[in-house]
Amino acid sequence: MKRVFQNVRSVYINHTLLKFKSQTIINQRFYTTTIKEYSISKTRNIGIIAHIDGGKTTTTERMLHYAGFTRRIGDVDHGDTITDYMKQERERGISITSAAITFGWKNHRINLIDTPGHVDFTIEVERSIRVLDGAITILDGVSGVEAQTQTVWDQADKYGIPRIAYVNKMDRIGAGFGRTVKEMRYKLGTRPLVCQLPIMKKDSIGNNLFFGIVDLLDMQVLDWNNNPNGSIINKTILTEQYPISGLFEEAVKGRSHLVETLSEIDDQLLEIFLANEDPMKVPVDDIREALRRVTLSGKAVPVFCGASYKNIGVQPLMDAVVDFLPSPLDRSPPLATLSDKIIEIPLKEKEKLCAFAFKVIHDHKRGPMIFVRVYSGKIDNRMTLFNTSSRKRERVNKLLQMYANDVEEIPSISAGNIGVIVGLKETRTGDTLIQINDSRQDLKLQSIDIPSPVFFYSVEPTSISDEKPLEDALKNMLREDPSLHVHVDSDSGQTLISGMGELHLEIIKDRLLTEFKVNAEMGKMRISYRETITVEQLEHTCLYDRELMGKKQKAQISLMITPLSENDKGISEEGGNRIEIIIDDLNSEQQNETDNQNSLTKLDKIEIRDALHSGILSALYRGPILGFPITGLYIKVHSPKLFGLESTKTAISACASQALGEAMKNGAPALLEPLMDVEVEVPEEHLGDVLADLTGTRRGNILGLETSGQLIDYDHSIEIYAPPDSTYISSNEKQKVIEPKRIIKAHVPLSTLLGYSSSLRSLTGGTGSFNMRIHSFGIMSEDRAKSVITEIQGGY
Ligand SMILES: Nc1nc2c(ncn2[C@@H]2O[C@H](COP(=O)(O)OP(=O)(O)OP(=O)(O)O)[C@@H](O)[C@H]2O)c(=O)[nH]1
Repeated sequence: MKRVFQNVRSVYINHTLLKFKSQTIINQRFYTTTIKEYSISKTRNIGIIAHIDGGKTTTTERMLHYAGFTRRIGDVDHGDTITDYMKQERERGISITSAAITFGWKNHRINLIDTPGHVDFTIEVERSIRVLDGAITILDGVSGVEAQTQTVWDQADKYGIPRIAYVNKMDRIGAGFGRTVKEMRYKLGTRPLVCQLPIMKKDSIGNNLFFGIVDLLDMQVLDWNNNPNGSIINKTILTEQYPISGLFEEAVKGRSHLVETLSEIDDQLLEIFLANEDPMKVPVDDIREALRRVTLSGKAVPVFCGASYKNIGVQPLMDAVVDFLPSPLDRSPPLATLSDKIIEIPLKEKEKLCAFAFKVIHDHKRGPMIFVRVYSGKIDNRMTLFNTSSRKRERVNKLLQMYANDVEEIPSISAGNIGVIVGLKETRTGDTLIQINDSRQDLKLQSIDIPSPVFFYSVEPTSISDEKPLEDALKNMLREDPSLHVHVDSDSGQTLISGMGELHLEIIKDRLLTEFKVNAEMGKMRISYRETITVEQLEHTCLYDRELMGKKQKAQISLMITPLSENDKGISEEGGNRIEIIIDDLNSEQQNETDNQNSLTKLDKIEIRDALHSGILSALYRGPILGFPITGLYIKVHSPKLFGLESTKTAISACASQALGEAMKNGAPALLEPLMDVEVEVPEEHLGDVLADLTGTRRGNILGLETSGQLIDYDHSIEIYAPPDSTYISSNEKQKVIEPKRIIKAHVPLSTLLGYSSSLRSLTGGTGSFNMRIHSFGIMSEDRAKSVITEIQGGY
C-alpha cells in the first residue's frame, strides 16, 4: 500500500517523568519510588468507577505499567494484579477493597483509587468517592450502561464529582461505541462529548479487529499495531487519503459536533468559534481548555474508548485525566459541622489541620493503616492528633504513600493529598482528625452514608480460648468496614454479624477463618428484617433511677417519635433513622439550679449529647417484636433532666435506651422486610415465564419494561453526537451480535430471591442475568409477619 500519510512514531513510556529515589525488584515487579513533590495544581485524586467486570483493574494495571511503576503488566485472570492484592480478590478475580496507588504522569501526581464493582461493596465506592476530586467511569462496550454503572454514577453525582468516561472492551464482538454513548445520554442523563472514534480493521480472514482510535481533537489516528505491551503508539495525521473509507468524513463530523456543542455550553469557546467560523479551524488548545471547563462544571462528560486488555487506548485516557479532571484547587471546599453550624474547610496548607479518615485496613505487620485525605493544614510525622469522633488523642508513628500493597515512608501529608497514617489506635472510617491544640474539638467533616445490612449470621468461637482472638479479629474488621455490623444479642448472648449481601458475608467468614485464623463456627445466613412503629406519633418520658455497683444513677428524658416521611428517608442516618437531640433547654434549668449537688459541671454539653446518642443507638439495635433493628423513625430527644453527680454518662445513656425501648412497645410495632430494586435482563422469548415467576411466588411488583440498546425516555431536545456502530462491524460479526434483550425492573422482597440466579438460569436456559440492590424496607402483611414470627421462634 502506498503510504500517502505522515507517520509519526512516538514513544509513550513515561519513566523519565518520575524522579527516582530507588528502584527495587520485589516479586518480579519493578518498583519505583519518588521523592518529587508536585504542587497541588498538579495533583489529581481520582477514582475508577464501573459496573462489576467493566475493566477497572485491567485498566489500572496498564496505567501503572505505562507510568513506569511496573515492569510487567499483571492480569486479573491470572490473579497477579497490583491492586487486587487480597487473597480473596485474586481467587475470585474481583475487587473487594478499593486500592489506593500513587504514580506520576506528564509531570502530575496521580492518586488513583480502583474501586470494586460488585453491589455488595458499594460502601467501598462511597467512601472512596467521598474523598475524590474526579473519576473515570468505565463502561463495557458490549454491555453499555449497566445497573451498577448507574449506581456509581449516582454516587458520584451526590458528591458532585466531575467525570470522564471510557468505553472499554472495544475489541469484543458486539461492542458498540455509538450505542454506549447514547445510553449515557438517556440512562445516566448526562451530556456525552465524543472525543475519539474507534477504528476497526479487517484481518487476513476478513474479521474486524479493533485497531486504534481517532483523536478528534488533534485529528490524528493512534494505533498500537504490532506492539505487544502497548507502550508504543503510532500517530498518523488523519487526511482524506487515509485508507479506511469514510473515516475522515466521520471524524470531521465528530469534531465539528464537538466544537459546536462545546460552544453551546461554554461562552469562551463560542467566541473563538465565531472568530474562526469553521469548527475544523478552532485551535486544539482552546478545545482542550473548554473541555476542561465543562467537565469541571459537570455540564458534560468527555468520552474516550479503548480495549485495556489489548493495551489499546490507555495512555490517551491518562492524558485526559491530567487535562480534564480537577486538581484539589478546582473543587469547592468540603463542608463540616462545628458547634451545630455548617462551615467550609478552605484548602490551605497554612490553615489548621483538618483530615478525613476514609478507609482503614488492618495490616498484620504494621497494624491499622488509616487512609486519610487532608483538606487543610498538614500532617507531620510523629504529630499528635485529636480525633473529634472518638474524642481521643492519637499519635502518628509513620506516614506512608501507598503503591497498592507496597509503601514508601514520607515526612508529611499536605493539604489536597491522600496518604496513610500508621499508629492510630482508635480511628475508624469516617472520623475527622485535627491538631491536638485546635479549639474546634467538635469539628466534623460530612461523614459517609452507610446502607442498611440485609443479611446476618451468628458466630460462635469453637472453644473458650478462641473467644479473645475472635473478638480481636471482629474489632479489626469493624474498623475497616463500616458496612459490617457486629452485635451481641442480649437474649441469646449470640454474636451476630450482619452485612450488605451474601458475598460480603462470605468474604468476612473467609477472612475470619483464613486471614485471622480464628476457630469459630458460623450459623446459617439469614435475612435481616427490621422493626418500626405504625402509629403517627409517640410521646414518652422516662425516669431512670437505679443503683449500680453501690452508686446511685439517675436521669430523665423525653422522646417524640414519628415514622419518617418518604422524603426524609433519603436523608436519614443511623440505620435508616434520624435522631435529633435538643439539650438547649438544659442550660436554663442549669442556670436556675441552686442546689450545688445538682450542678452539672462534670459533664459538658458534647458529653451529654454523646451519651444520649449512644443510648438511643443501642436501643435501636433491638426491636420489640423479634429483636431486629429498628428503622424508619424520626426520634427527637428533648427535655433532659439531670440530677447532679448521679447523672453520669452511663445513667444518661441508659435512660435514653430505656426510654426508646418503652416507647416502641406503645407504637403498634410492625415487621419490615428488605425490598430489592431488581433488574432482570432476558431474551424476548423468555420474558413471559420470567415475569410470571417474579409476580407469582416471588411477590414482585413490576415497575417497567425496557429494551437494551434502545432509546427510551430519550430527550431529543438535546442533540448528541454518537458515531454509527455498523461502520465498524463486519457483516460476519453482525450475525453474532447479541439480539437486544428485555429488561424487567421490579421491586421484589429479598426473602423470595434466595437462589434466584439458578432459577433464572433454568427458566432462560442460561441466557438471563439479574442485578439487585436494596431499595427500602417494606411493612409485611399480617400473614407474612405471622409466618416469619413462627419460623424464627420455632428454632430460627
Ligand atoms: N476482551 C476484553 N476483555 C477485557 C478488557 N478489559 C478487561 N477485560 C476482562 O474483563 C474481566 C474483568 O476485568 P477487571 O479488570 O477485573 O474488571 P473490574 O472492573 O476491575 O472488575 P471488579 O473490580 O471485580 O468489578 C477480566 O476477565 C478481564 O480480562 C478488554 O478491553 N477487552
